[in-house]
Amino acid sequence: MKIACLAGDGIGPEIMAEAKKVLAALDLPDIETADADVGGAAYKAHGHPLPPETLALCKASDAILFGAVGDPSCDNLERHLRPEQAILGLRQALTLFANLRPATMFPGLEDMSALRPEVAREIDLLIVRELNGDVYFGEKAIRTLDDGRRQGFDFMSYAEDEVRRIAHVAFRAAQGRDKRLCSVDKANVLETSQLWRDVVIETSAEYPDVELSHMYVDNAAMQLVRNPGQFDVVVTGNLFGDILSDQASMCVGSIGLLASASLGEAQTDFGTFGLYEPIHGSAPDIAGTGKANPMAMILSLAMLLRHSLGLEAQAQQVEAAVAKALEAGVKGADLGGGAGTAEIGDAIVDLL
Ligand SMILES: NC(=O)c1ccc[n+]([C@@H]2O[C@H](COP(=O)([O-])OP(=O)(O)OC[C@H]3O[C@@H](n4cnc5c(N)ncnc54)[C@H](O)[C@@H]3O)[C@@H](O)[C@H]2O)c1
Ligand SMILES: CC(C)[C@H](C(=O)O)[C@@H](O)C(=O)O
Ligand SMILES: [Mg+2]
Repeated sequence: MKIACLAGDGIGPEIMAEAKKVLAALDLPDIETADADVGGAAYKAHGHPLPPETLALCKASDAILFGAVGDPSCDNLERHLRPEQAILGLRQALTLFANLRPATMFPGLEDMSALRPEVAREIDLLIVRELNGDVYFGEKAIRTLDDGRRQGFDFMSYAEDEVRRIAHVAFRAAQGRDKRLCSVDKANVLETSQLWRDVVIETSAEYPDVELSHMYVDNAAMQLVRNPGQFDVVVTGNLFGDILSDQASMCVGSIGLLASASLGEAQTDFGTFGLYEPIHGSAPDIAGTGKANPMAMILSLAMLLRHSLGLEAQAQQVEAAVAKALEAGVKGADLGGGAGTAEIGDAIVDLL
């Protein structure tokens, strides 16, 4: 089995190195890794953030481990050449429409949550974020109107089949958890959201065992900090899911802890092809300082083992080692500790 490793920019290569240490420590037979350039690093080396050879490697692999992309020195490039287009391009080219972003409180981290410890302790939720549609992929431009004013626009849309397939993923995820699904939208204002809500309700007929509720996104943002324990699975669109998942990360202590899986429908013999990445970005403000927390990247590797390689036991082993490291006080600066990137990776390897 082949894992494509795309480290990317900023802290991407630093956290990827730690995930690779963990993978090596598992000593799995018949696993091969292959590296490729992506993001700003790929633009500088090949003139494109997602070079054809990188995409070809991803297509020829069983799973992709992805660090992060984003480089401030590329901010003035035309949009299609910017580093972020690489991750958007991969999600679209590989039809990775289902983005799973779990947020669970690790024991002993309650004091680092942005919430009161007794509130934070209740967090065990999964955000199912749609990843192939919404305002992200509609027509967009800055144009000049007849009267000379510049106008920016981004077309927001969802087709019913796009909503239906993510709703199925979310209902099935809820069936495997606490059987509660909250669909988050802005149906009081947006037609896109009205269709979303209608289709989620239609789909719910196939899942009578799952309790479905609906919430407007502004209320959901508030409820996430007021009483996050009320959520089991949250399903939402691309933009709302992006924002709510960063918010959820601070509820459990740090963005350096949240992993994600981006899945499609293509089945392999081993499981489901997917891309696995932390929810955070390239963190240019701390790149090169050795302060990045590699836990989100390592937990993304655990999700890869689970979803793409079917190695549930090894996935749990990695997750348990991360939890034990935290319990033992191995914490990066993001969690108020003094452990550096490599020190955290080494501690997790030792605990494995
Ligand atoms: N999937 C991705 O590759 C991805 C995701 C988000 C942002 N980005 C890109 O990353 C760049 C920076 O974006 P941003 O600053 O808005 O978001 P960011 O997530 O990179 O950083 C936000 C803040 O969190 C901190 N942080 C992030 N990850 C951390 C970690 N593992 N350990 C400790 N601290 C961590 C950073 O230091 C920063 O202060 C931009 O170019 C953005 O577009 C890429
Ligand atoms: C870098 C950006 C395109 C990306 C997104 O908005 O999806 C990021 O914020 C994420 O959460 O993965
Ligand atoms: Mg984001």
